[in-house]
Amino acid sequence: MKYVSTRGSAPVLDFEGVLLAGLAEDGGLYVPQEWPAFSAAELRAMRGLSYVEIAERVMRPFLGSAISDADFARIVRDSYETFDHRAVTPLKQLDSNFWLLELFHGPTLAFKDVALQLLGRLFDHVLTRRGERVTIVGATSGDTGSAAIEACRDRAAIDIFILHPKGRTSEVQRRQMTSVLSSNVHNIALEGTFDDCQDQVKAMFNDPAFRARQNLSAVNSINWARIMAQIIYYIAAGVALGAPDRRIAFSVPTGNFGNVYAAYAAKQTGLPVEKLIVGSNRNDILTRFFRSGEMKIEGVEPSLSPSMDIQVSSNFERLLFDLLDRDGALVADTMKGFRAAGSFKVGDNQLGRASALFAAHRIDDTETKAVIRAVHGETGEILDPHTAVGVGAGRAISLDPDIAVVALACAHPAKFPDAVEAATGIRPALPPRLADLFEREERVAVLPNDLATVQDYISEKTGRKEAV
Ligand SMILES: Cc1ncc(COP(=O)(O)O)c(C=O)c1O
Ligand SMILES: N[C@@H](CCOP(=O)(O)O)C(=O)O
Repeated sequence: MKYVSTRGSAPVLDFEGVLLAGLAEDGGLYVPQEWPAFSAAELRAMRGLSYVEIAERVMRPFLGSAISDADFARIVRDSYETFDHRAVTPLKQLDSNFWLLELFHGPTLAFKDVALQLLGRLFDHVLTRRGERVTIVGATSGDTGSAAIEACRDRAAIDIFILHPKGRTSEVQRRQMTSVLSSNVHNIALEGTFDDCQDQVKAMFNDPAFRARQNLSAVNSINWARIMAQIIYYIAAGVALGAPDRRIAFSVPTGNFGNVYAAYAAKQTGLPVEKLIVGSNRNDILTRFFRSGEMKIEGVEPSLSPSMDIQVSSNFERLLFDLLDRDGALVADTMKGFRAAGSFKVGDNQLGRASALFAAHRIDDTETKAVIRAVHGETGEILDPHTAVGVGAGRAISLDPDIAVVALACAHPAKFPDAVEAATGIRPALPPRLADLFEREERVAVLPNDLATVQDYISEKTGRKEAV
């Protein structure tokens, strides 16, 4: 399996190369040169298999010869043993043909664990064999950070630096990151937004000298391995509900577009998907795009679903690459224009193709609380505010009644107790292993939104400084 950059001018790499590279050298994102394909018979044969068995089968073609079957089987098994639920990502029925796919049973209570538990082990395996050490830099609006830290803490071959927007995550999210005191873990509270954090991370990758000196790697969904691991739960849920012999749609609360892009990737590998519903909060750049064809940045506003307070959705570039018929130079031009002008527009042809698969809907904070309240009243289930955006969008988009709609439950409600309490009057409790979270010591560096300052901080901590 070979991977190409969405901007067309970075080296073509194998799986190990894209795992370690993160962002491509031309600023693009890696995608498979060709999609592996699962036939209807192969999908049917996955029914009844465990999550781990499906994960091994689906990811195998993406790996090429990078990792032996036996090593990969062990890595996958160990990754999902850390989950509290035997099914790893269980389905729960909310209504006659409406389902919740619970993705929050991992160590840090959000869907990020599904990919990052695997990624941490893949890094460890590959780096140990190569005798290398990497510096991971990541941006988080709240959930990627703690999942990445949990996956990488105390690993000898990794230093990890996570940038979060100061004061813009929930307190539980912040403490889950800053209370990890392992010597290889470094939390940075950036004075800015998540988009600023993500810009800093990309700028570090786009600085060749810094990138080489630190041996940078990524844990955000710019890293192809993140997307690969997220494809599994779409296929597992699809076949459990009867795919390919049943019509399925997914409703995905969306920020950086990684999760819904993984659903798109699952479709490219053969899973029949009728519709992908993109749920936005008040930061609705994606909903506006799918209605008009114009991607236009407006100021980001804090919302009840802070992990989705994002304007520039990294993974949209992967979809754009396909919409522009995999013309890397055109993607590079479009992204350059987007950075300079804050907007770009696709033609009717591209919008038509995108709209054939994607629908989008915005749910504001008042609606988010109404969805949490309504679902609790109807079913007794307590949704977190991000999940509520997905459920609300899934209910708002009208589809044929025989299509099973699966809404992704991306976080445990206890990560956002204030929003849940405001909606239901109930303050959800953290699981016992996190019960003392509010008593734990925190360690975090507050830094201005300035690239040189952030780079100096990282160089100081890793000891990999510029030669003078
Ligand atoms: C709980 C939760 N829901 C939804 C999202 C949005 O997912 P994505 O960024 O993959 O679009 C995030 C952040 O990634 C999140 O943490
Ligand atoms: N919502 C995310 C933002 C980063 O997304 P990623 O999927 O690219 O890691 C978060 O919780 O940090």
